[in-house]
Amino acid sequence: MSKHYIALAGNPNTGKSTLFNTLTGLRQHTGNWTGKTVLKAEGEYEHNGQTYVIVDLPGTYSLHSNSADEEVARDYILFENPEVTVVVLDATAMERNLNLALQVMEMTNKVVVCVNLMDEAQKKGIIVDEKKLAEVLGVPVVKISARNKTGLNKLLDTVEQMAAGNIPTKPYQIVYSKDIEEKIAALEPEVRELFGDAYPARWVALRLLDGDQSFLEALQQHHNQPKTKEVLVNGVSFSQ
Ligand SMILES: Nc1nc2c(ncn2[C@@H]2O[C@H](COP(=O)(O)OP(=O)(O)OP(=O)(O)O)[C@@H](O)[C@H]2O)c(=O)[nH]1
Ligand SMILES: [Mg+2]
Repeated sequence: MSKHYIALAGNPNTGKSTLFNTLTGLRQHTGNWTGKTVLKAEGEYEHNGQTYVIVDLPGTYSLHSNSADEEVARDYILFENPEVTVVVLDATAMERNLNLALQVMEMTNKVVVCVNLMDEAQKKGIIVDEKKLAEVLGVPVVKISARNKTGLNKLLDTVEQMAAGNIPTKPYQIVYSKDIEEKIAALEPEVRELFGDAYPARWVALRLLDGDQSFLEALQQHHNQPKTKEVLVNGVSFSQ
């Protein structure tokens, strides 16, 4: 039976590794990401008779090119295309944490938002309305406490259903200023023509507008098919 590939993303200190360790136990191994001195933890768990390979991505505040950690997390979501990306949030710092969730939701529609540290939130009198949040975000939201092992079954059921393609999502998309939206609208078709559906066109267009050179290099490297035709997008050449 084939395995399912799942990624754990989130800000630092949101309990990703606690969740990862709880799910995988001893079925995990660590090493470095290729070409980086960033720790890679990968493991497996079973749920309802299926095997899931889960990757504990480095904790980051964004997915641009500010650090090796961010590049690793970004490249995994973009190039390895996991069947589900679980974004782990700290229930006691939702506003800050949602920022990364929105960034992931610009890159993929296969997102489950996992609100962790619910035990801590309860102590502080913080209430998280997961139904409302799921409605607004357009992706499933599951509340857990990784430390107390509550909500895990619901999380794994949701991951299972999403991997099976049974949960249609409509991730909330940030709308930028008119200026930027016009530029995105001009670039997006070119990106789509060049890459098809291989990468999220709107997100790539945004990176091109950012002038994110490090990302463009990663994209060029990843997209290393035999060069038959050179195409210029925003001054950067790609083979087609
Ligand atoms: N109260 C409470 N604490 C938790 C929970 N989950 C994790 N923690 C604690 O939060 C701290 C950070 O947990 P980690 O699992 O290391 O967080 P992380 O997201 O892997 O952090 P980075 O690897 O730095 O990104 C640890 O002290 C955990 O014990 C939870 O559900 N409730
Ligand atoms: Mg960790």
